[in-house]
Amino acid sequence: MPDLQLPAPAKLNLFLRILGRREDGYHRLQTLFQLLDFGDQLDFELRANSEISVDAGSLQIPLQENLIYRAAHLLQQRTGCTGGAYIRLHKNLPLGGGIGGGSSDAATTLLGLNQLWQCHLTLNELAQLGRQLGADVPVFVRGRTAWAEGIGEVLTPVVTETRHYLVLVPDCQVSTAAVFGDPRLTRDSAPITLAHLRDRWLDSEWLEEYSGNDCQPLVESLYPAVRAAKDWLQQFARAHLTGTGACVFAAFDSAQTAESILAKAPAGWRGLVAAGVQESPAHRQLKAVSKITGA
Ligand SMILES: C[C@@](CO)(OP(=O)(O)O)[C@H](O)COP(=O)(O)OP(=O)(O)OC[C@H]1O[C@@H](n2ccc(N)nc2=O)[C@H](O)[C@@H]1O
Ligand SMILES: Nc1ncnc2c1ncn2[C@@H]1O[C@H](COP(=O)(O)OP(=O)(O)O)[C@@H](O)[C@H]1O
Repeated sequence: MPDLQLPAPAKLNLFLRILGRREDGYHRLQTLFQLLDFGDQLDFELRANSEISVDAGSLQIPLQENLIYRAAHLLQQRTGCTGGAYIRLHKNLPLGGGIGGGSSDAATTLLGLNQLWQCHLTLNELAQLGRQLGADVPVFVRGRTAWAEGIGEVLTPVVTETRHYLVLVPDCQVSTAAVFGDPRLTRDSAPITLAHLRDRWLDSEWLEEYSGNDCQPLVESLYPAVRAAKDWLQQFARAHLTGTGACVFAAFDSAQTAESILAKAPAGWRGLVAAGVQESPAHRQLKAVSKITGA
């Protein structure tokens, strides 16, 4: 029996605007991270020594490159903690899908080991640590559906309408670095503001107006499978790319509607249905076993 079991939820980028590029090559974004109630699962077991080992199941990644291992190692280095752990990954999320599987695994590792090793880092400190592993890690550490700026790490929690998302998983992996490095990417969207939305639900009407993903035209032109998935889903509802892809999604009022459309997808296509949530399932689970420290 593991000492701790935690989910690592997926995210969608309900929209993604690219405002420009920084000198270090990173892009300035405005995006809305919607957390989902579906994801990977991580089991943690404490070790008597300081060794970190990861059983990544079918995921074929060298240990030193696995974001789970890297997160655990970083936490050890940052805190001087001498604890060790055996971590088992149950992978449900597709790789290179733009739904943040690797980043969420890293965040769940930081949250879980901070608890098990009793490091007592605050969420702010863990988010800063997570930023070293990837621009998407902080939102999973903070664990709230959020409006994001900067390179994706300046986060403001927002409340979204509860929707059920049908996410299609095209049969290709998209490299985030390759998309952001492509000279054809559009990088000049005008900034928008969330100020007028304070104290209001971020409703579908608002999202319709601002939805869209600046990576979508480029990714569709590079990956015909992404375009095919988007065109098919578009018959039923407005469909968008999440992150740099490859997944595309559309929102529905009920899980049954989303499931019934998924059932009509062409043979061999993969997809999933998940509900949007305001709080990360990892945080909910962690709160059930202890109190998360910090703001
Ligand atoms: C685009 C987004 C949107 O949510 O999602 P994904 O499609 O990867 O899920 C993210 O910002 C991705 O975050 P993440 O996958 O953690 O990125 P990182 O590992 O930090 O960076 C991968 C590469 O993407 C580029 N990158 C990433 C984020 C950003 N704001 N500007 C960039 O230019 C950098 O060239 C970097 O080398
Ligand atoms: N634990 C992990 N889970 C998934 N991908 C990982 C993990 N550790 C490292 N990676 C690497 O990160 C890459 C992108 O990860 P992933 O989070 O699945 O994509 P995206 O950011 O597009 O959602 C993968 O192709 C893989 O090489």
